[in-house]
Formats: sequence, C-alpha cells, structure tokens
Amino acid sequence: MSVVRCKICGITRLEDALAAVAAGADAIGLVFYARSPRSVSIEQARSIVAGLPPFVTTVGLFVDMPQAEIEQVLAAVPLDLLQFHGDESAADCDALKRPYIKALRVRAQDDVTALVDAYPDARAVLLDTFVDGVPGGTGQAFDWALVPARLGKPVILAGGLTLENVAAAIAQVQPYAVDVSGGVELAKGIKDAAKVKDFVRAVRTVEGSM
Ligand SMILES: O=C(O)c1ccccc1NCC(=O)[C@H](O)[C@H](O)COP(=O)(O)O
Repeated sequence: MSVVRCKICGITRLEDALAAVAAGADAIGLVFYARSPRSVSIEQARSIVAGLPPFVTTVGLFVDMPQAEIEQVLAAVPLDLLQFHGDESAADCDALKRPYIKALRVRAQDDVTALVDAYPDARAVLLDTFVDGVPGGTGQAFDWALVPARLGKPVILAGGLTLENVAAAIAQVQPYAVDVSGGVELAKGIKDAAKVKDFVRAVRTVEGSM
C-alpha cells in the first residue's frame, strides 16, 4: 500500500500551519470564502504561506468566486493548487490554468463516477459530504460505500474525519489522501495541535499496518 497523504484544511493562523507541518501533514488548506468561519484574508494567507518551510503544498479553496477575484488572490499568495468547492464547471476550473482539485459533495443518489468524469483535467477529486446550502467544512461524514473502487483519478477523502474514524475510512476507501478540518479543531478555524498530531499519526499508523 502506498503512503496516504494528509491535508489539514481551514488554517487561519501560522502557528496552526506550523503545527500541522511538524505533525507531518503534506498540505494545508486556506479558505477564501467570506461566509466561512474559517475564511482568511489575502494578507492573512500571504503571511501564513510566507512562514512555511519548503515542501509543504499550499491549497486555496474557492466557492464560485469570479475568475478575476481568484486571479487577485493568486497574484498575492503563492498557492500550489486551487480547490473548487462550488458549482464551478470544468470550463470554469480550467480557465484559471492552474492545477486544481474539484470538491464533489456526495449524495446517496449520485453516480460518483459520472461526477468525477465531468472534470477530466482535475489533478484530483475531493469527495465530501453533501449538506444542503453548506459548501464544505460540515464536520459530517458520508457513506464511504458510495465511493467506487476505481475512479481513474486520485481521491482525497473528506467530511467528518476524526482520529477515531480515519483508519476505518482509509481501509474502506483506500484514498490517495485524507483531508480534515473540524475533526482537529478547538473552535472553528482554530486547530488543536494535539489533535492534529494524533490525526496525522493515525493516518501513518494505518499505512504501516497494511
Ligand atoms: O471549512 C469551511 O468552512 C469551508 C467553507 C466552504 C468551502 C469549503 C470549506 N471547507 C472545506 C474543508 O475544510 C475540507 O476540505 C472538507 O470540507 C472537510 O471538512 P470537515 O468535515 O470539517 O473535516
């Protein structure tokens, strides 16, 4: 079994980003969505990214943000990947000409393969829980049995992951990576360094046992 990567999402403070890196996280997520309690300003994001050591992937999250506004963020903040959480079409995502992840919120009635196939140029898909009116960061898990075994693209599993359930999630879905936000927080946007450390260790432990 290959290494399962780990992204800590919804970072709003440099100290939390550094705690994630120290714990062994591969990536951090910055939410550029004003209605989120985890939203960061361009200035905040710039100072977090500037404080990171090398070899940490920085991911910017957007929800139906106009292209010109995303370009403004990109001009100021060096992001490695974009993550689209809204109703962006493949053409919308491709228009930025940057590597991107498409977040797909899964419902029981969805054909997940068809959802994924609609984004042929996405570097990966992030499968998250569908909650009406909430584009992400719900803290709720979905039925992992809905994820087909082969999707032809790296799968990042998200939605309600915690120290307690992440090993089972990896065993069942065998994702490329896992993504967590609420499960490692003290309060929305404020990460708990001990929970982050334990979560990343749990991901690494399950890899080692398989
Ligand atoms: O975190 C938010 O508030 C948010 C708002 C709008 C779009 C995406 C958002 N977060 C995405 C994530 O943090 C994660 O990628 C994912 O949704 C998992 O979150 P959680 O269930 O809290 O672990």
